[in-house]
Formats: sequence, C-alpha cells, structure tokens
Amino acid sequence: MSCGQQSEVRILIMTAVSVERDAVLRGLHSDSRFDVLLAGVGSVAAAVNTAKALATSEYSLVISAGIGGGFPGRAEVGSLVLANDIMVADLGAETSEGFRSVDDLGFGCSHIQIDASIVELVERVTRAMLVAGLPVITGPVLTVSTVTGTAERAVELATRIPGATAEAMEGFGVGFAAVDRGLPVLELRAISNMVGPRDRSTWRIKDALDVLEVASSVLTEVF
Ligand SMILES: O=C(O)c1cccc(C(=O)CC[C@H]2O[C@@H](n3cnc4c(=O)[nH]cnc43)[C@H](O)[C@@H]2O)c1
Repeated sequence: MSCGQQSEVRILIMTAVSVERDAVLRGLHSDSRFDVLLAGVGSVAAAVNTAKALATSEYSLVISAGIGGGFPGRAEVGSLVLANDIMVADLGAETSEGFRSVDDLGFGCSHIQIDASIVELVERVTRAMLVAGLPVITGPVLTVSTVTGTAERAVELATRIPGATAEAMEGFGVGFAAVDRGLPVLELRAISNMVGPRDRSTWRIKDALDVLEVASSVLTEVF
C-alpha cells in the first residue's frame, strides 16, 4: 500500500440459503466491497463455511444475514432486527430445575463477545436503517438448532432470555468463526414469521426477503 492510500473495507455476508443470498446481492448492487456466501442451515454448517471463507480472503467485518422468527411483542413480521447480542439459546442441559446453559454448566459461553466498537457499529447501522425508513430494532437474536414450533417453547425462551427479539439458526456459528479470527460480527434478520405455534402458511418469506434487500442497500451507504 502506498502512502496516503487507505485499505478498503471488505465485508463478508453469510446467508443460510440461496434466496437470502440473492436478496442481499440485489440490495448490494454489485458493490465490490462485499462478498456474499452461503453458510448453510444451522450453526455447525455456518461456522465451518464462515471459517473456510475467512481462511481464504481478508475481511474486516462479518455479517450473518437472513430471515428469522420474531418474538411476539418484540419484532413483527416485515420488521428488521439487528442483534445487540448474538447467542446460542439451546446449548446446555435440561435439568429438573429447567434449562442450564453452557455458561451455567461451566463449559463455555453462549454469547458472542460484543465490545464497544461493535455496540457503536450496531448503533450506526440502526440509525442508517431508520433514516432509510426501515422498521429496525435491536435486541438479542437467539441461535437455535430447532425452529420453535409451540407457544410453550416461545414463552420458555422469552422468559429465560430477557429481551429475546428474534430467533434464527446461524448467527452463533458465523459469530464463533468471526471471533476466532478476531473479527467483528453483526447479525441482521428480516422477520418472516412469528416465534410460536408452527403454521407455515403464515410465513411471509417474500416480504422478509424484500426487506432484507432494502436493508442490504443501506449497508452500502454505511460502510
Ligand atoms: O421455503 C422457502 O421458500 C424458504 C425460503 C427462504 C428461506 C427458507 C428457510 O426456511 C430458511 C431457514 C432459515 O431461516 C431462518 N429462520 C426463519 N424463521 C425462523 C424461525 O422462526 N426460527 C428459526 N430460524 C428461522 C433460519 O436461520 C434458517 O436458516 C425457506
């Protein structure tokens, strides 16, 4: 790099499935600072595929993006959630006194570490999305291995994790791989369905993908 030149920000966006990737790509309008790759569904696939991508190219930021479920009273269908806490919600043990996380058990950490610079980044992206007229809120985004399908499970998660705002299946895996490389990570979810009793006929995937597309176009203005 010659004097006066600044290194370009390079951002890796990981989506679970190709329709999410395509929505993000449409929003990015071929902005060459971004790569959008498939994570696969679930935390393990997401961690492996993110780690592979980070081993082959240099990035300054990683984003886990896609659709997700919104917790009732927190995130409505068609809204956007930007994680201020990326955490795995079902890694631990069931006990007669209820769920015990890996943190409680002393085996590890359920949360991706978020430092002050990421808090500032989350605030900056949130502001830009609000200015663009997008209905975005921040809150904990839960990574689960099984999509919640009952009201009881939704209440159990919302009670156990104060402020639970959305759930999806990849954020913790993407985040784990990013943090392993010392990189900051964001999670962005466009809400396609409510967390609760399973009724696939109520999922609004197309609407959520449209919101994800617009949100991705805002990302090109933020960075
Ligand atoms: O059926 C389709 O057309 C279709 C199109 C795009 C995506 C899907 C998925 O099922 C993707 C699964 C993906 O979405 C996340 N997700 C969405 N809602 C929830 C939820 O309520 N709980 C957990 N995860 C959710 C998740 O990250 C999956 O990877 C289908």
